[in-house]
Amino acid sequence: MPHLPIPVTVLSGFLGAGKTTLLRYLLEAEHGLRIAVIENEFAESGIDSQLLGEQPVEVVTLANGCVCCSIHGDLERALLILLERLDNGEIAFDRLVIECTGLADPAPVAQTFFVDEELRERYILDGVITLVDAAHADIHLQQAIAQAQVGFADRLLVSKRDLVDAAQFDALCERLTRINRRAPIRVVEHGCIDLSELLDVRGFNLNADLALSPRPLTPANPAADRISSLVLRSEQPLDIDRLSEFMNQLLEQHGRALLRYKGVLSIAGEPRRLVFQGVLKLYGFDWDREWGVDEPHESVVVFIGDELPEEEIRAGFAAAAAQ
Ligand SMILES: Nc1nc2c(ncn2[C@@H]2O[C@H](COP(=O)(O)OP(=O)(O)OP(=O)(O)O)[C@@H](O)[C@H]2O)c(=O)[nH]1
Repeated sequence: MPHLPIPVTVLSGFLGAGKTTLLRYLLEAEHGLRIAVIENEFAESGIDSQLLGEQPVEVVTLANGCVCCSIHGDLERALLILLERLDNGEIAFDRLVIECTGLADPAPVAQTFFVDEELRERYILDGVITLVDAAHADIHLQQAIAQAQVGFADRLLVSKRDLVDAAQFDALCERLTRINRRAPIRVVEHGCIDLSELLDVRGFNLNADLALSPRPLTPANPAADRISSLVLRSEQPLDIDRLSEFMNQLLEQHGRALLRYKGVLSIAGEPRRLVFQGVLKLYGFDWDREWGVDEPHESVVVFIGDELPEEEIRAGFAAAAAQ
């Protein structure tokens, strides 16, 4: 019998952002879900010290039915061991959450699910969730890796909201939105969050949901962040050949700097909407439903990247318009 792929959530966030607090909530609360959690060896929470043994991969079923998997070794191996134990009935779970270390770039973890064939078949990357520590965000976001964690996310969870005032919180939300226009921002209080905010995010699906933040942004200051979002719109239909030439060139030259990108496009002579989404150099596209009769045929794309070549992207996109 074919297996349904297991949805995977990648949990990221800088040192001390509250990842373990959130995982403890997942592993202890009576939410009725069977979630397997992969924790890495660097975390120093109570859960880790209780469960980490000398084994490179330790798997334990907890009281609430969740499975905790601690790894010293590589992620791929842990993912395969979980499948093996699931298949032979030793453990049961229908979702997986992976905690990245505080200093890790979530992109390679996400890429694991696009590369290996067995992993691609059995797991499906649902979303990347990044926790941001409201009390220390100014310091953390000086680091490019902390900005990349924000830029790569499908959802942003702000922890330690209780330690800052409303003005600080608003300024942080604006900064986060400037870095990542796609990810909705939610507050998480000491790890407690409605799990629907975390699961079934479908961040990597080829759907037409761009989820762009409606937050009005003041003009960026000169010391703007390295990672930022660029949103482009066009009411002129695009020429499919020019568009693919533009995208190929962009990915060739800047693919590694493009953390995430997504678009819903109007193509000349085509009644259907074209949707595309990508991660670094890896992207996919598909025809979506037809444009509605009264719906404006507006193409919208969002790029989130590291020192985005903004003028080049603007010019390339403008040149892709059908004559
Ligand atoms: N005031 C406050 N403290 C919090 C909140 N969430 C987490 N903390 C505290 O922040 C500290 C760090 O939380 P952790 O969950 O260990 O953070 P982490 O991201 O797992 O840390 P590393 O694994 O070291 O990267 C702990 O002392 C938590 O109790 C919150 O919403 N408010």
